[in-house]
Amino acid sequence: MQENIPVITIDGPSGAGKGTAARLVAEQLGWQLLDSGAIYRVLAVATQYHHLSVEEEEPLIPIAAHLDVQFEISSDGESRVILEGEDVTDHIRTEEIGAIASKVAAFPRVREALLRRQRAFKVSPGLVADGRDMGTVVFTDAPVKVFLTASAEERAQRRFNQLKEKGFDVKITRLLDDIRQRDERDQSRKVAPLVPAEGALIVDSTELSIDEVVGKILLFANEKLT
Ligand SMILES: Nc1ncnc2c1ncn2[C@@H]1O[C@H](COP(=O)(O)OP(=O)(O)O)[C@@H](O)[C@H]1O
Ligand SMILES: Nc1ccn([C@@H]2O[C@H](COP(=O)(O)OP(=O)(O)O)[C@@H](O)[C@H]2O)c(=O)n1
Repeated sequence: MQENIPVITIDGPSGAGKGTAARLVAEQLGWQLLDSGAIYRVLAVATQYHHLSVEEEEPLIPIAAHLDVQFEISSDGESRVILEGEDVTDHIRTEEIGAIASKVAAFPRVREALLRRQRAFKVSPGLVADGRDMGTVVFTDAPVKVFLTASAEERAQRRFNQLKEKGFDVKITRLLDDIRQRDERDQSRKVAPLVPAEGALIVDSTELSIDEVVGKILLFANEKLT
């Protein structure tokens, strides 16, 4: 029964460390992982492939509903994202794509078209899902909900380090502006705005290490699941 499979949701703003924490928690528990932001990012790339404007909802709906995306693990153990047969793993991580993703994500019917695809990740023995609305919309009955945040400055610095490491040429002031704009758009949209789910554990990671964040989530999960 899919209903009995436990889910840990980790929502929060860009650069809070959701993806990193979700991956480590999933590894520790041996559970499935859903990076829901990657789906929105892939959709953003698909709009570019198909030369679609992101100002209009209607033409985006069939693209979202039939998104030809695969999440694969390559022979060296790295996870790869394949869109329409092309490897877009690095391309989806740019801030440009993040900004387009947050625009397409503001359309209610686009979100609706992606719901079933996200819920299909819920498989035994459990799922760790990260994004913006995992606890508030997609997995409302999840027994463990976390809202992970950090100051905008700290998040911009983390994103700067991360993108530099990947070889992207980026400016920290630009990243901070992008993060603030994306926060504003994600928090103020009418559908599935970024807010903590009821009963969520709020973790401010500004002054916490990755291990400390993971420790807090596992402790909370242990309390809730036993
Ligand atoms: N608590 C932390 N302290 C320092 N760096 C962190 C912390 N959590 C995550 N990071 C780093 O910040 C970057 C962004 O983390 P990520 O998990 O991609 O954030 P999100 O999924 O919330 O956008 C990554 O390079 C990650 O290694
Ligand atoms: N569950 C989700 C996940 C992402 N998104 C959107 O997709 C964008 C990119 O998500 P992401 O999780 O990859 O972004 P980062 O937190 O990694 O910067 C966000 O800014 C949101 O607008 C969403 O609306 N709902």
